[in-house]
Amino acid sequence: MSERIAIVGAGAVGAYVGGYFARAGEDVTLIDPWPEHVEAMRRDGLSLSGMTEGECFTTPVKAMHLTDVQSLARTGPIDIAFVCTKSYDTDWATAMIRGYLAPDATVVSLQNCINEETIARIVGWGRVVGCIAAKIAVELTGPAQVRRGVPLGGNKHTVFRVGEVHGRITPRIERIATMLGRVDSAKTTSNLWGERWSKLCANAQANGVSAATGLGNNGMAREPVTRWLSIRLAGEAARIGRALGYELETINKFSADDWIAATDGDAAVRERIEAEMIAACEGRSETGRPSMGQDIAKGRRTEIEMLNGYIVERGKEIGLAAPANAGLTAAVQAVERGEAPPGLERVAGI
Ligand SMILES: NC(=O)C1=CN([C@@H]2O[C@H](COP(=O)(O)OP(=O)(O)OC[C@H]3O[C@@H](n4cnc5c(N)ncnc54)[C@H](OP(=O)(O)O)[C@@H]3O)[C@@H](O)[C@H]2O)C=CC1
Ligand SMILES: CC(C)(CO)C(=O)C(=O)O
Repeated sequence: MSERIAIVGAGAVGAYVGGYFARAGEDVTLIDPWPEHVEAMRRDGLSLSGMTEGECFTTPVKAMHLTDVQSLARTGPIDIAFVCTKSYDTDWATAMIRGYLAPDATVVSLQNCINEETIARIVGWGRVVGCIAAKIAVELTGPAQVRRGVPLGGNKHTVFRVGEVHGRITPRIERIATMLGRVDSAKTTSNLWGERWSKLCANAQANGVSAATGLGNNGMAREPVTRWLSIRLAGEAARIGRALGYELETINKFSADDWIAATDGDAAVRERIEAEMIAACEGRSETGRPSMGQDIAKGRRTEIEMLNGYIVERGKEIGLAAPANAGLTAAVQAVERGEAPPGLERVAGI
């Protein structure tokens, strides 16, 4: 019998992955608090779209309102729960599903930021697995509608990186990588923490900038002010991650050393990075924006504290300042509180 899978938080990432799982015949239940979204998924199925025709399909899915989660007690325990909520919802979402987990269940953090410890506090370290989703760029555009704004990673770029907190490659992460391989390219990693911090650097350089300015991925790449800010955000984050002892992976095609050198004034490296940022616009949706840009556009809370704010806090612990990350955190918070509208002016002085 196949494992019973729960997607806890069927937003952009959860519904995208859950839709592919359902189409592949996995026994998957998508759990979400948005009533219209759940009703639409039940009634019409889930519609996914992407950059090519093959990525556009509608599939029937099992969708569950948050208020129906108690019914899982009747239908049998969950073997794999993917937590796909925003970081600030991690603890209560994990606590909610805990009571319905099989004794040897796995809880996968399929999120940005670093939430494994929060999940472990609730279900125990032995049940926790982390999964990075790199360059997936999906958006819940309406009830039961998810759009992907970047091409599939395929054999050019590995999107899903699944790892154990202890770094060993185990059958359960191999199984999870196989499942995710039906969505897009996936691999196991022995370097979960390094992957996590590297993804934090990648998100730190784009998500908050989009939230503060209102620009999408291509807008940020074409604007000199945001290009330079993005470099410094990544450079500070990479320097702190390195000092904390993480083994950093490639961050948006460049090494941690490159991001740090460009931040420190190496003009040649900076020029190479900026050229690559501009080239990356090719083949990408003009409307695509990071999840935090989507949050501001929808008037929702952002993950800024757990992203750029977290980098600032971890830097303080070891005596490294992160002024660009601190400035951006403040700018996004001002926009989030409605004190100022998004615009280039929010970040021009950082
Ligand atoms: N979008 C993207 O391209 C990418 C996002 N990520 C990361 O993935 C995570 C999810 O992001 P994303 O999918 O964009 O966010 P969304 O806001 O689209 O989805 C999160 C969903 O979780 C729901 N939710 C909140 N609390 C609970 C709960 N207790 N139980 C069940 N569902 C709950 C939310 O409902 P409600 O809206 O009602 O609060 C929402 O539908 C974030 O950490 C993000 O940074 C990573 C890679 C790419
Ligand atoms: C930058 C991106 C799209 C990478 O998948 C992401 O992680 C996000 O939007 O939060």
